Amino acid sequence: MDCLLSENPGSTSEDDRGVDEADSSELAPRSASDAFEAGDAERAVDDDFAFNDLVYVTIPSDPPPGAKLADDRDGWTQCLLRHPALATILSTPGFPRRPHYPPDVCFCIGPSKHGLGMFATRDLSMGDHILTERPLTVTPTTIPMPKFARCLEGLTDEQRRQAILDRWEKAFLLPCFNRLDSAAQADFLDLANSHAEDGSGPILGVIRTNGFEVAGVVDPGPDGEYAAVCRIMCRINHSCSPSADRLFDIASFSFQLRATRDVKQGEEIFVSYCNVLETAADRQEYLASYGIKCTCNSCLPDTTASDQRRLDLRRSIDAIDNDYDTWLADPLLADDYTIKISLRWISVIQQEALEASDAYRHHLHAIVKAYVALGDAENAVKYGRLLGLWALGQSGKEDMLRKMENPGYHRGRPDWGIRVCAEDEGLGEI
Ligand SMILES: C[S@@+](CC[C@H](N)C(=O)[O-])C[C@H]1O[C@@H](n2cnc3c(N)ncnc32)[C@H](O)[C@@H]1O
Repeated sequence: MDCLLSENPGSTSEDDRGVDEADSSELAPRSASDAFEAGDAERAVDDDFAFNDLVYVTIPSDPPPGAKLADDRDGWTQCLLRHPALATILSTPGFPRRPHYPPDVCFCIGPSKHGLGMFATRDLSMGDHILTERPLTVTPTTIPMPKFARCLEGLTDEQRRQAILDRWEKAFLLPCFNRLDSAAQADFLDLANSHAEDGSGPILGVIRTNGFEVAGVVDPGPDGEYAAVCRIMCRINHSCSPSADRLFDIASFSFQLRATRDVKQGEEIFVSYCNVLETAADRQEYLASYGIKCTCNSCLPDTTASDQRRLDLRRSIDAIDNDYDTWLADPLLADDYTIKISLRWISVIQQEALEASDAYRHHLHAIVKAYVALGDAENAVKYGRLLGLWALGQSGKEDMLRKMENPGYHRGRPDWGIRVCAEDEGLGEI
């Protein structure tokens, strides 16, 4: 999914620089399993915690004694966090806010081509709010244990990898998992696990299969990201032409799922676990680490045409500003010069079902900007509305949509009518 757990031995050895030799010789194991059995290893856990500044915390707050997660609509999340991420959460304006829920239940979870999946139970429109959910757990995506890494000198790469995975599972993830009540633990372990055979423990396996990025909750440095596991949202399968997107709101500590294009009743709802504008081969390479061999339309051979469209789409974004400036500077170019270019790209986006991608936003914006320059409020509102719905799907906020639906907003922009003015001065008739 969005985030991939990596043991990151590079960063552990780099972090080791501050560890004195006595630590490493005391803790040096004779085999991988020794690392867990030796009493010294227990002390290393404390050292690791101190060094890495990791804390177990329930967000937004500890539930009352005996409270069951399943009985509470808002729920709470068991987190393993470093202090910078925790500080970000606690200082977010509005935190802790109640999650904002959709008006109705418009999906069900059921059998799909890829195990379980999510299906629309009514027609959905772009921007529709499908689900809000607080995660069961939030944990770091990389394994930070510099002192422990010192214990592993002399082991083979495979032994070292296995020792690190075991240690992360038992000493770090298990205490977080144990803070869930028994029904929530069962729900967690019931999620898909495509890492059951690769040495990951059961908790790590579920996180690696299901964990997705918690936008905005991050520590400084390259390995500062976190992975969230949700009971329902993790049932959504991947497509390279997705129909929904997740967004994370720190203040309510919840994910929202929104439709990124229209979806028919009964259709499966997909999100993308990878960058959809990459080529099929690059996407497949990325998805392989999640045990996925994608068979969506754009991944089925021959992928040449789809790859080329996606590559051209990426490039088209870079050309937008230049095309606009050229058009403004050249009154001989047709009024709809940039509009036609972006409409062509939008038909490519629709052909590839990439409405969730950034390319859609860029081209909708280019069209609105051109209509504003032409002083055409009706069309600025028409395409602005789509742009507002796109933003709603990505942010859960309606402010952009409200602005774009208001002709007065477009008329009040400094670039309103600037292309018309050029024509009024006679330049358009040259
Ligand atoms: C987050 S889970 C999605 C829900 C899962 N299908 C279930 O039954 O719980 C991710 C797993 O679903 C499967 N999966 C998701 N999307 C897929 C796809 N496009 N093609 C093949 N398998 C997919 C893979 O087994 C993957 O490891």
